[in-house]
This record gives sequence, C-alpha cells and structure tokens, in this order.
Amino acid sequence: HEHALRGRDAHLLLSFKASADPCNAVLRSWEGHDPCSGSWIGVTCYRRRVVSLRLDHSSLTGSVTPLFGLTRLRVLSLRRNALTGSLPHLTTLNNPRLRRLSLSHNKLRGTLNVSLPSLASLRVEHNQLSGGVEGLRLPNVSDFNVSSNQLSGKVTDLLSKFPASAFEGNQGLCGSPLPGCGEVSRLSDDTTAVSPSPASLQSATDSSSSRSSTKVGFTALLAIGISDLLVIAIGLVVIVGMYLWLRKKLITSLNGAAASIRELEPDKLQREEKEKGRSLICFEGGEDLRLDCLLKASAEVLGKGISGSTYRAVLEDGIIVAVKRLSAVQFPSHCKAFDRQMHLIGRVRHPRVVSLRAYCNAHEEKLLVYDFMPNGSLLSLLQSNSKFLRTAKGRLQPAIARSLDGCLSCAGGGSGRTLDWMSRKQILMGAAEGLAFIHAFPARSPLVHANIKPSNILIDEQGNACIAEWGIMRFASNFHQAMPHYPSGCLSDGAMFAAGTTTRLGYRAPELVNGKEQPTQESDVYSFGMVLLEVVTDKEIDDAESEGEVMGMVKIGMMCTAERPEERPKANQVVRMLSDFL
Ligand SMILES: Nc1ncnc2c1ncn2[C@@H]1O[C@H](COP(=O)(O)OP(=O)(O)OP(=O)(O)O)[C@@H](O)[C@H]1O
Repeated sequence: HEHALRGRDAHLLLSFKASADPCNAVLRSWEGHDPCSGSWIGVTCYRRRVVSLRLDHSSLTGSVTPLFGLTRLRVLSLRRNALTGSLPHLTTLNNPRLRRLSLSHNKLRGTLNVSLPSLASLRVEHNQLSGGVEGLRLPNVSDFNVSSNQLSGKVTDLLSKFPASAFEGNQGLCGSPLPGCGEVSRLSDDTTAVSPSPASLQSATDSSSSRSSTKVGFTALLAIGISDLLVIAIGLVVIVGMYLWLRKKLITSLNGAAASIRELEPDKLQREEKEKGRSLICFEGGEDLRLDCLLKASAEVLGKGISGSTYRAVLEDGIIVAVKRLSAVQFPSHCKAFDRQMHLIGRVRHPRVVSLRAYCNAHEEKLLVYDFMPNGSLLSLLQSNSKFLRTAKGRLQPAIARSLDGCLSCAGGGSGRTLDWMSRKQILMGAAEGLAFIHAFPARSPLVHANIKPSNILIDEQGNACIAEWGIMRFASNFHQAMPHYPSGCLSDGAMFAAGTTTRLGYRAPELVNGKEQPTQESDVYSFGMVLLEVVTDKEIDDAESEGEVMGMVKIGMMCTAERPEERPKANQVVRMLSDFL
C-alpha cells in the first residue's frame, strides 16, 4: 500500500511538472519515478513520502491542483510564479497535514475554500481570487494574508483578529478589521437625510415667508427670547458640569492605570525577557519554526568557522534548515543592537540572498536559522574541482578516495562536479546580485556584508549562487580577527598576483588591516573582487572558449581590489560589468 502511495506522489509531481514547466527548463531534475532520491529540486521527503515542496521564484505556470493530492504534504511554497487556475476545496480528507500554504504573487483565480485545522500559515496575497472568505475555516492559522485579490463580502469573526493589512487591496471586502459593511450605505442614507431636496427647500421658503407675514406681539416676543436664553443657559450649565465630572473621572482612572502599569512593568518585562530568551523570533517563511523542535531535530555538522558552527537540521516534518550556532566567545553579549540587526536581516528577501527565517538571542545561546542550501558552497566547489584533490584521489585506495568525497561534502556538500567557465560566471553573477541587493537595501545606515568569502557563497537547489551570512560579523567581539582572511596558501597565487597583493591578506581589504576601520560597502566589494579573481584565475579552467573572457573578468577583479576604497566600483556596477560576459 505504502509503495503505491509513493508511486502516486511521483505521478502527481510529474503531472504538476507537465503543466508547470512544459519546456522542462526548471524541473529538469524531476526525472524517473523517485521524488525522494534527493535529486528532485524543491522536494523534501520524510520516510520516502513527499512532505515539502518549495519552488519560489521559479517561473512556473499552469495549475497547482495535482499537488493537493500529496496526502503527506506539510509545506507547499510556490511564491512568485505565474501559476493559474483555481484552488480545489482543501479539507482534512485530502490534506490532513498541510501546515503552510504559500501561493502569493501568482495568477490564481476562483474562490477560497479551505477547512484545515492543521494549517498554521496561509498566504495567497497578490492573486486574482474572488468570492467571499466565509469558506476559510482555519482555527489554528497564525500567519494569514489574502490581500490584493478580488475578494468580497464580510470578514468572518474568526478572521477579524488579523490586521487590516492581511485583507487590504480587496475592493469588496468589509467588516472588522476593515471598515464596517453597513458604513457606505449608512453614509449615503445620511446624505439623503441632510441634503434638502428642491421640493423641501421650496416648502421651507414658503413657511418662513408665511411666518414673517404673521404679526407677533411684543410681550410674546420677549417671552420667547427669555425662554430661549433660559434654555441656552441650562444647556451650558449641564455641559460644563458634565465636562468637569468626566475630567475628574478620567484623571482618576488614568492615575490608577499608570500606577498599575508601574507596578506590573518590572514583572512583565522580566517575563517577556525570559520568554524571548527561550523562544525563536520568526520572520516571513519561518513562522512555524519552534525552538523545542529545533533542539530535538536530528542535526549534522556542516562546518565550523570563526563565528561559530553550522548544522544541517532535519525537523520532525522533514523540513531541512541550516542552523548557525554563534560562538559564545565571539558573541558574548546580549545587546539590543543585535536584535535590531536580526530584524533587519530577517526582512531581506531576494533570490540571491540566503533567507534568515528565525533567530534566538538568549544569554547562553545565539542561534540563526537559515534556508538550507543543498548544493554546498563555492568553496566546496572550488575544492572538489581542484587538481590536487582529483590527482590525490586517483592515487589513493578506492575506500580512502570515497572518504575524501565524504570530507568534501562535510565541508559544505562538494559535489565533485567540474566547475566549467559558464558556471563560474553564473556563480559570480549570482553573488554580485545578492551583494548589490544588500547594499541597496533601505536602512538607516548602509548595510554591509563584512564576511564575503567562498564558504559564504552557497548554491541553491537550482544551482544558483546565493550570498549567505551577512551582517553578523560587526557584533563579533574580536571583530578584526574574525574578518575574512584566508589561511595562507589557500587563496590561489593567480588571484593574489592579479590583486597585486603580496601579503597574505586574503579577502580582507587593506584598509581594515590595522584593525581600526570598520568594514564598509567598499571593503565588501574588495572581498568580492578577491573571490572573483580566485574563481577566474583557477588553473583548472580548461574551457578554450573562456580564454578571451578571462582577461576581461580579471580586469573587473582588479577594479574591485583597488587599493583606495573610493576607486572601487559599487556592487551594482559590478553586476552591470559582469552581465556583459553572460
Ligand atoms: N544555509 C546554509 N546551507 C548550507 N550550507 C551552509 C549554510 N550556511 C553555512 N553553510 C556551510 O556550513 C559550513 C560552515 O559554515 P560557517 O559559516 O559556520 O563557517 P565559515 O563560513 O567557514 O566561517 P565563518 O564562521 O567565518 O562564517 C560552510 O561550509 C558553509 O558553506
């Protein structure tokens, strides 16, 4: 039975592929009948059943319907594609385990009917969904957004706890937290009530003219005047009295409230501080991560650097994340600025930047949870590509050679693939795009990566390079020691020569060597330039086509590694220059 269900998972994924990627451009790795072989991009399995499918920003088209036949699915994330069609009625019957459904920024139509107690996150903003929201029965959803669709009708009581931003951009939706449904019609009623019709105006004129024609005696006029004055005076006394009474009440209650806040505050703060210390602070896409689950997850060390160790953690639901455990020596304090920086990093979302999904800043533990990049780092690619390792492996006993493969994958998943010229250019371009995005991100002061080196350029499921681990190093206590420089002998001589560097500074810009200057966007460009020179001057490039281009790329590297920071190009200029080679 299980075997048949596995076969069904494969069949459903392949029928999704047929409509989503008809040209076989993105889902090329979806081949054969085993989605759990580890080679199908975006697919995560647990006990050989598909539990997660993440293919954001993948230019997919067609219908998502086949995917809802995956009965073990927990996470479905297909944001920013061009998916069309409607969503089927989702119930516990078909999708009993679905926890996260992220289909924002697509072209989905039809109505929303989802009754799933298991669902914790529903994001379908920026689609063309229509109809009401009464079909959403989601008692446990904590992350919800249906904004910028064509939904209409009243927001149900169950959903009214979400902020207005979760519903905005739907012309026809009304009711808390949006303006009330009756308000528009009441307003128009009021308008008709107060705006006099021509007929009523006519009759008012008639009656006033008839009054003026009536002769009223002086005594009567005096009596009317006095009674009017009396009414006004009484009214004034009542209003002043009420004002004084209300003012007194307000002051008493405010005093009481202030006193109670003062009394509660220390406790409350302590409690919050404690809770904060124990829990994860989650950002977009990490909403259902929990610290206890993370600590229980089976983990494997990916590597250890100056800033701490990184683990590959497989959570209960089969989701894989990378957890960076910051070294207590380098990051001993628990400062507010660190929290502010993490919140900033958690907001940065770009296909070429590894997303921070959550973090924990407790006194005894600082954990950063990132998307896991399954194809290792540029460092591992360069190493597994190196002649030394290949020739060494040739001379070794088969068993030892196999263990060398293992070592490479420990060091970040070295694939052993040949790094051809085109891949090198694409990796550099991806990293430059990620860096340019970080540099241009709006923030109070310019954002800086401060740790650019090949082990922080990671390769995602689709083979794209992404920039990782940025913005942390400025909190390291021994910041300058921790800055990216490389153990002598590792950076290729070609790169050192091209950069005109005689001393072994590695990726560290010369202005940072005295230990007084803080890293800047210019020093990031320097580090990137060193990486670029290393990638393009590698003796292993044996692609004849590349010969003419190498010199052009070296020129870019030399510009980036100019001695004077102000002479270096900006990251976005580097992107433009690199694009000429692609
Ligand atoms: N999100 C991730 N997905 C997959 N592998 C990762 C991820 N983050 C880091 N790694 C890999 O884990 C290994 C260890 O990374 P780590 O950041 O701890 O050390 P480092 O980059 O060598 O040094 P530093 O501490 O200076 O950053 C590296 O090979 C890195 O490529």
